[in-house]
Amino acid sequence: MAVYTDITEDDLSRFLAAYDAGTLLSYKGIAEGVENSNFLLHTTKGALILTLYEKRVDPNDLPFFLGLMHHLAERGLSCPLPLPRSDGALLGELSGRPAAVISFLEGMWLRKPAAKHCREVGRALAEMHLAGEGFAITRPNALSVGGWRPLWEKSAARADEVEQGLEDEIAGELAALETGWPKALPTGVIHADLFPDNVFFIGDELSGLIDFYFACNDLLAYDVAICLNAWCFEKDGSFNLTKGMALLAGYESVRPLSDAEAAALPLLSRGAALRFFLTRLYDWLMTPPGALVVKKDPLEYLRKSRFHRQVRNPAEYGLSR
Ligand SMILES: Nc1ncnc2c1ncn2[C@@H]1O[C@H](COP(=O)(O)OP(=O)(O)O)[C@@H](O)[C@H]1O
Ligand SMILES: N[C@@H](CCOP(=O)(O)O)C(=O)O
Repeated sequence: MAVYTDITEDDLSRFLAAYDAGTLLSYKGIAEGVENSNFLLHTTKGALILTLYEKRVDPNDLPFFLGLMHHLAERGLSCPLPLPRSDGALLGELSGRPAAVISFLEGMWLRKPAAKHCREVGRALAEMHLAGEGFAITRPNALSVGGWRPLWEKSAARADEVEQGLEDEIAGELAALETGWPKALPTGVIHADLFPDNVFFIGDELSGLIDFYFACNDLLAYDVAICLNAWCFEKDGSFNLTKGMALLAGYESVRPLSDAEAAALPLLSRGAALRFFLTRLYDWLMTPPGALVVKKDPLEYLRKSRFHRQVRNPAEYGLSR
């Protein structure tokens, strides 16, 4: 359930008057999503998405997120375009929250993606990496290697409640990643959360990417590692090599990985698994019962982390060299 803040029809109509968006015909809350409140609007000019940014989003980051969508859409990437208000601003305020209106993207996310879809995702990720070049604003990744220890320290003492021995296991993994994390790989704007629920398809054709609210500047190959984690494992926890091959081939059809990026994939994939394990663990332990935030299973990412720890060679992800 991701409608944390209620809105009234009167407030919404007043808010929309600042846009060239037509007259409001209907609106409804969107149940999916985790971070923000989203509404689907129908106006005399068509469908739109209204997002109210909730507490976990820093308002200072909003010009980065909205400006990035604008930058990427202008360069031909299929993603939502923020609508400007008549005063030119991309951001307004509704029900006491920062709020933006963005274009509606047709398509649906895939509950059971196949290898052919992974290939499309790899290609779109590389296109995003190229389209992000030249974006003027920067945003460091608070959820990269430097951010993991502070996050871990908030949960470490209770980690064994989730699985016996977890406190020691994660302490060791974190220390290993801090020591070995690559520093000299190509950087740029990354999506940082390109999970299946953030990629829309119409039939088998990728129609666009959404949810740029974790986007930041970081290692481009780290974004590839996030996608290997999110797209190429099966429900039983096994890595699907065919999907890995497809995702990497799709990526490299647009932006070939350097030898150093390829060699770093096992470590980057471990890091990506730890990053999602840590945010999920924090939410799992700290979210009070009855809160609206959807808690996702941290153990799914613990299993992925353990898989990556025994990978010795990027060929094990399907990278052909
Ligand atoms: N531009 C868009 N076009 C169509 N649907 C959208 C768009 N943006 C968001 N949605 C819908 O809202 C849901 C939640 O959006 P998302 O940005 O993932 O939220 P959150 O940041 O809270 O996780 C998506 O799964 C999708 O159904
Ligand atoms: N993809 C993250 C959670 C963030 O959810 P989103 O709805 O913003 O994509 C995870 O799976 O842990």
